[in-house]
Amino acid sequence: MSQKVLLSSKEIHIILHRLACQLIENHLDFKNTVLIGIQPRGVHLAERLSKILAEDYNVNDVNLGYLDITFFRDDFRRGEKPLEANKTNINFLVENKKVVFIDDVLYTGRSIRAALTAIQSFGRPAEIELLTLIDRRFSRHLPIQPDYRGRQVDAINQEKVKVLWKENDGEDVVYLINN
Ligand SMILES: O=P(O)(O)OC[C@H]1O[C@H](OP(=O)(O)OP(=O)(O)O)[C@H](O)[C@@H]1O
Ligand SMILES: O=c1cc[nH]c(=O)[nH]1
Repeated sequence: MSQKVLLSSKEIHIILHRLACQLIENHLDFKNTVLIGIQPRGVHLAERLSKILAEDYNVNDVNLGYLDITFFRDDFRRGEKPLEANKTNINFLVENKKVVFIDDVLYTGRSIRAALTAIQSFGRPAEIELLTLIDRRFSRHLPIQPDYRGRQVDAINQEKVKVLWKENDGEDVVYLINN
């Protein structure tokens, strides 16, 4: 196995601040906007952005929820292992709200396709946008693209992009892993 650093902690810090500013540019006071972190790993990114919005840009009380997509995936009956769902926690209405899905990596687009179905149980949003830290180029199976992207990355199929977060994994770093 070999691994290469795609983004260092310093680069991640800069990108997160840029993404927060882009969100502010489009959503101003976030009155009609809700942020939804896709479980499991989009949640760390969503929490980070929410913290940056509050602490560095004085945008407080932004609605932040977590959405589990396990049973909405098109391959959920195909695996050999029993599935373990994560927690969905959305304690506000999404009806008529501008929803921003937040995930760490966009690859085939199938997770976001599942999220589009899963969110329907919570109402009919006015619109849905997608923010992703890593956008893997040329790998989409579905017509899904990010509205906000941290970094576009070229990776071949056998490679995997892994995003690690300080609070969960001990450090902020993005690796390209070749097994
Ligand atoms: O665009 P997609 O192809 O759906 O891939 C993106 C998803 O993959 C990762 O999750 P996870 O590690 O749970 O999924 P994986 O096992 O498919 O890599 C990542 O956190 C995204 O949610
Ligand atoms: O490279 C990839 C592809 C899917 N999911 C990831 O987390 N990384």
